[in-house]
This record gives sequence, structure tokens and C-alpha cells, in this order.
Amino acid sequence: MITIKVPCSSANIGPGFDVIGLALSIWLELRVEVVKSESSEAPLNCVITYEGEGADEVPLSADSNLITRTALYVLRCHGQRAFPIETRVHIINPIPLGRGLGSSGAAVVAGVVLGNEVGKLGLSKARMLDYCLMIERHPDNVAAALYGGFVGTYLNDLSPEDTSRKEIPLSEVLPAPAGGVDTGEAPPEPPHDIGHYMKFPWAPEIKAIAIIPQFEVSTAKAREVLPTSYSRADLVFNLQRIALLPSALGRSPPDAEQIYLAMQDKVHQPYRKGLIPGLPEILHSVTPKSHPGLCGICLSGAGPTILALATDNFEGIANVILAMFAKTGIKCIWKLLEPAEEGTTVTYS
Ligand SMILES: Nc1ncnc2c1ncn2[C@@H]1O[C@H](COP(=O)(O)OP(=O)(O)OP(=O)(O)O)[C@@H](O)[C@H]1O
Ligand SMILES: N[C@@H](CCO)C(=O)O
Repeated sequence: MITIKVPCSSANIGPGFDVIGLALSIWLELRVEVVKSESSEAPLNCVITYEGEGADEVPLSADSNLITRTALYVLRCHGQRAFPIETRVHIINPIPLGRGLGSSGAAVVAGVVLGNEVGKLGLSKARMLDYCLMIERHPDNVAAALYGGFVGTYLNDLSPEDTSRKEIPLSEVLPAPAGGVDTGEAPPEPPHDIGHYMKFPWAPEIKAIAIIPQFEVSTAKAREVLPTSYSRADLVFNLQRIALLPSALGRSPPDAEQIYLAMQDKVHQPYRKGLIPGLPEILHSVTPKSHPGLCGICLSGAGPTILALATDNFEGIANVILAMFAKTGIKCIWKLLEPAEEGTTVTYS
């Protein structure tokens, strides 16, 4: 059996829109067996079973499920049209979908690693990141999920030819679901070195409180509400803060006032307030002064989860935010998480 474990992640951490990612301690797990036989009745030779978050909505056919579609993309780029006979994938997913905790990033990373394992492709992590970036095109969640920890990420300036290959519509990258047109042609391989990451230190005292509302915000929708251009003042505001963020969160003992300041943002959070009732009030009123123990607070990824970084008083801080959401009629759960330093792991038993 092959076990693949991929952590969830929180992207942006305030000013680092599409740049900063933090892998956190909830893991998507795949248990994979390749049962050798002459033939398989399963479409594309793959049987999927699933438990956990999204069990009532996630498709279980290999050409529709994001994890197995991603694996098929990787396999087809290497001349393998289907899974080896017969591949059985059991998915255990505790990461809530569409909440800003990188469920799709984890699914994409898991799919690339699945393709690499069952196809015996021997891809490096850096090459796997290229495959991930052909599907989830911002690097913050996928790099954190793959490499683990607190990361800064960037996309390279590619040649015009590689840029157009990287920007090929997703419908031409991922295999067509049943009923779609499958031309039988190999999909476009990713260019090399699409993106990179750098790991930053994380102060061991700081933990992450995730307050998770019981409704979904799709990342696609949360990106549509963002402007296509920004004022110089707003851009400089974010640059001034993101320059401080990695050292502020790495310094031990943490300086709460400095972290709070370094987590302010004018690039994405203000525009997403219409999707998340109560967001501005929560971000402005929960501060290190009003709530000792708190270091900083932000929207997690594209939301609606709120990420409060703190060294103490975790339950007290969570309850205040739960109560603020409750005033707008929104129910939440909360979890105390820690950085997942190791990133994606593969074990064999
Ligand atoms: N384990 C999974 N198996 C299959 N599909 C999944 C899985 N996890 C997520 N997905 C797909 O990803 C979608 C959610 O992705 P989306 O980018 O909208 O939110 P998110 O990744 O949870 O949040 P964010 O990107 O803000 O952190 C789901 O609706 C589903 O289609
Ligand atoms: N940087 C991305 C993360 C969500 O996947 C965003 O905020 O849209």
C-alpha cells in the first residue's frame, strides 16, 4: 500500500496575495493499492472510495474527480493513457471544501504525487510543482502543501513560448470528463521551472486558530471580485507590510504589535467583504490590545475562514470571533492548528 499525505494550507496571510502560504496540520490522505490482474471493469482502471469532508459532493469517477484527473494528466504526459490495472484509491479528506484552507491545492498536489507513484515516473518535487501549477495557477497553496511550512513563492518570467504553454486553458490540460471529447492526444507538458518557493522560519510559540464558517466561497468567485489594477498607494501599503511579515513571524519571542501591523492588507481582503458578512468588523476589532495572546488576524486564502495567529488565549479568541459571526447568523467551527513543516509525504507498507 502507498500512503500519500498532503497538508491543508492558508494562503496570503494578509498582504501576501498569491505569494505567501502556510501549510497547516490537517492532512488529506490517499491509500493506494495497485492490484495486479489481467483486466479491470473500472473506467480508466481506477476505483475510488471516499470518506470525510465533501463525501456527498465529490465525484468518484476517475475522469471527474480532481485528484484522479490530475493524476491522469501526469500519466498521459508520460504516455500512459489510464491507471495501472487495477488501481484502488481510498481518499480520506478532513479538509473542508471551499473554505480557504487549500482543499483544491491539496487535491492537486495529491493527484500529481499519485500519478508519479502509480506511473513510477520518478519526478522530483520541483518538477511536480510544475505539474501542480498547470492546474492551480497561483503557487501559494500548492507550494506550501508540497514542501510544507511557511513559504514565500513566485512564478518565473518564462519565454513567450513557455508562457503560452503555461496559460493553456485548463480544459485542454485536464482529461475530459465522460461525455467530453477525448482526442487521444497527449496533453501539453508543463514548461520547466514555472515557479519556486523559499521556506521562512516560524516562531514556535505561534499557533493558528482557524475559525471556519459553515458556508463555502469558491476561489474562482473570490478572485472575480478583485480589481485588475491598484493605486500606487495601496500597492506600496502592501509592499511595506510584506517586507516585514517573514521576519516578524519568524522572530522568537514574537512581537504581537509588529505581527499585527505586518498582516494588514489592501489588495484582496477589502474587496472580499461582500462575500463574507462581518469580515471588516472582525479584522478591525480583534487586536493584540483588545485580545491578549493574539498576534495577527487575516482572511485565510480566499475565505471564508478567518486565521488568527496567537501565542495564548486560543479558546477566548476563537469564541469572540464565533460570537461576531453568530451576530450575522453564521455558524462556525474552530480548530487550533500548527504549521505542518514536513509537507507532502509518501510511505510504503
Ligand atoms: N479531496 C478532494 N477531492 C476532489 N475534489 C476536491 C477535493 N478537495 C477539493 N476539491 C475540489 O476543489 C473545490 C474547492 O476549491 P476552491 O479553490 O474553491 O477552495 P479551497 O481550495 O478550499 O480554498 P482556498 O483556495 O481559498 O484555500 C471543491 O469544490 C472540489 O471541486
Ligand atoms: N491567493 C489565492 C489563494 C486562494 O486559493 C487567493 O487569495 O485567491
